Amino acid sequence: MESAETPKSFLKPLTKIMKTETKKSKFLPTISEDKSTRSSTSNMSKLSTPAPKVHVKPMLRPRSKSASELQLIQQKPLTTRRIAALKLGQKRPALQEIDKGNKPKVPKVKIPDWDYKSRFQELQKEHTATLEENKLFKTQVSQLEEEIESLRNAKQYDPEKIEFLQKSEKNLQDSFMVVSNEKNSLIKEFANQKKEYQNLTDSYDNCQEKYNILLETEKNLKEKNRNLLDENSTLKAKLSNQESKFWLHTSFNTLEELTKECLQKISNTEKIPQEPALCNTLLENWCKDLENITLKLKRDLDKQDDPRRSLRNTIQDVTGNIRVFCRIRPPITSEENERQLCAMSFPNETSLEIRKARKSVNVLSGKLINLKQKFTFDKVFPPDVTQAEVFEELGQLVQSALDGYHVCVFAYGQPGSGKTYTMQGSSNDCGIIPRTIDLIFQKIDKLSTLDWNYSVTASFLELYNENIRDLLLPNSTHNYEVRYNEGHGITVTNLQIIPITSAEELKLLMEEAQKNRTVAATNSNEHSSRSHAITKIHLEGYNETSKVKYSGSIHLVDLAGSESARTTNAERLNETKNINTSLSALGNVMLALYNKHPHIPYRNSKLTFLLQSCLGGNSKTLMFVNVSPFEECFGESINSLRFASKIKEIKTVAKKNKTYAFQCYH
Ligand SMILES: Nc1ncnc2c1ncn2[C@@H]1O[C@H](COP(=O)(O)OP(=O)(O)OP(=O)(O)O)[C@@H](O)[C@H]1O
Repeated sequence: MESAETPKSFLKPLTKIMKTETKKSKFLPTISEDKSTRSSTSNMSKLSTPAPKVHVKPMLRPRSKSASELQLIQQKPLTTRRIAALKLGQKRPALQEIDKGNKPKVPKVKIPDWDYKSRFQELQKEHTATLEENKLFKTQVSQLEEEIESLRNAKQYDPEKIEFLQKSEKNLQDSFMVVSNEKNSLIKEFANQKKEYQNLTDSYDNCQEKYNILLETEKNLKEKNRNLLDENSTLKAKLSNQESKFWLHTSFNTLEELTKECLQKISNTEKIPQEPALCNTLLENWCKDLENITLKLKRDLDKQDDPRRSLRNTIQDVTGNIRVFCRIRPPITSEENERQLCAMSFPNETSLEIRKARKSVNVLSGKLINLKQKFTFDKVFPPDVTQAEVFEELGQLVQSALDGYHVCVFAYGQPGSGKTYTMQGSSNDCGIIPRTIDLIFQKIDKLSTLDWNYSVTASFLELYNENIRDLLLPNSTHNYEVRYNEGHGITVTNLQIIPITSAEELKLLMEEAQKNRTVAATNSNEHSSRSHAITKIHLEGYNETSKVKYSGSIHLVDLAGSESARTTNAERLNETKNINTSLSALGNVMLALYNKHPHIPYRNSKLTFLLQSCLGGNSKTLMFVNVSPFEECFGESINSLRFASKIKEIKTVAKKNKTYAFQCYH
């Protein structure tokens, strides 16, 4: 009988589960305590055993109600929300509570005992209802099983999770402690830093104050230096005045003595013996006396000469062995109306203020700007200064070369800024090189009266695309290499060194060399020099009386114009690159001298290698920075002026190349 067995097999595991799960979880629904369920269970056990008398009537009603209750619950799906609610301990509604108060009141129909048919039908109905009820129970039980399973899972997961969370909490607490300790130490450190910052700010303010005082002192010292330089020039003028007076005084004394002697001799004329032989002897003695007097005078002058020379060179050492002169060229007639000029002013003879004529717009602020920039040099020559005025300042350097120093004069600037004009000059107004040649020979002439004998040699070369050319042998195929020879300094292999005896001879050679120089038209100059031209005049002096020997030289350098590669036309690009490379090497040498670097990179280019002996160290250098007056050259002009300003700061102390052939001054 399947209908009688089904509730039994179904109820057994259900009761078992309900017993265990009730113990396990307080969240479980109270189904095990459900009276109706209990009654139905007992009902079913009753149904499974055949009984002659079955009193099902009082039990049938609640059973059918319990089934409908369960149906109602069954209709509600077991959602995660419900599971969550169960987990939170919310009581699941008890089955008997659902329709509390709504129980339909079925009227009781009494079946007489003898009506077996009706009673059987009633029992059948009851059985069908029980089957129905079983089905519902089964479904609910599977749901409850699911529920229990999920709760069991939740139970299994929770302790681990809680343990994990507890551990995490512990870790977090530890980290929190570490962080709060760190925070405390950071707060302390911050307070210390703040104090330190305050101290630093205070000392910065002090330094700033001191710096301002130093600036003021520097300004005053510069002013004093300028005044001293002026005083120095006045003293120099006085010195040369005194020198001439000394000469005059000496000559006057000698003449006075001679006159006295002559007068004495004239008054003694009667005593002059009549015999020619005796007369000759007397005259010879007179001549000897005169010669002795002259010798004595020369020695006196020589004694004065050496301190005078060293005094002159000391004055130059004090004013700096690298000096920078700035020269602004005027616009030539053809340029006057075509090219806009920069605004320049010359507050004094050592400074220049320059700005653009037109205001320009600052890209960042959008404001119109036109700041004037001020530069200070050893001398500034405005456009109207003549070649003669420029050369006046060079006389001392020529004297230094004759006194055994290496002297270098070079002109630096962009193409068309007036370098060649300054160095060579024009046919009707000659520049530094021809004037130097004239002065050298004038001085040699003067010095010969003091027994100085000078030998002069000259060489002319150009450095074009890093290759050396002899400007007196332009078509030569010789290989010209720069060498350093101990005792001779820097030399160039195969270069012609011409002995010179007169200024005219040297000037002719200079003109020839100038003709052979590589020139080309550039954007800035129609006859632009595309090479560095170096004229070297070597001077060897020897004093017969003192046996002193001096060996000096003058390098006169007309540099190729520095030009930005952007503004150069394509065919001249390689030339421009080489020019710029050697000029930047020159800049680096000057910078290394400026920074007193232990290694001066003379060998980085042929130009600096060639000029090694006259840049820094044992030399006196004069740099001309030539500046174009035009607005379109403003950027390049500022670059040149900045470069020259740096060079102005370099201070070196030169040594003269003096040797004694014999012991002098007996
Ligand atoms: N002080 C000056 N007075 C009159 N004219 C000058 C002066 N300086 C330069 N000039 C003229 O300006 C022009 C350019 O000068 P110069 O050739 O000397 O420039 P540069 O710097 O040697 O150029 P590059 O580097 O291209 O050889 C020439 O015509 C020159 O005569």
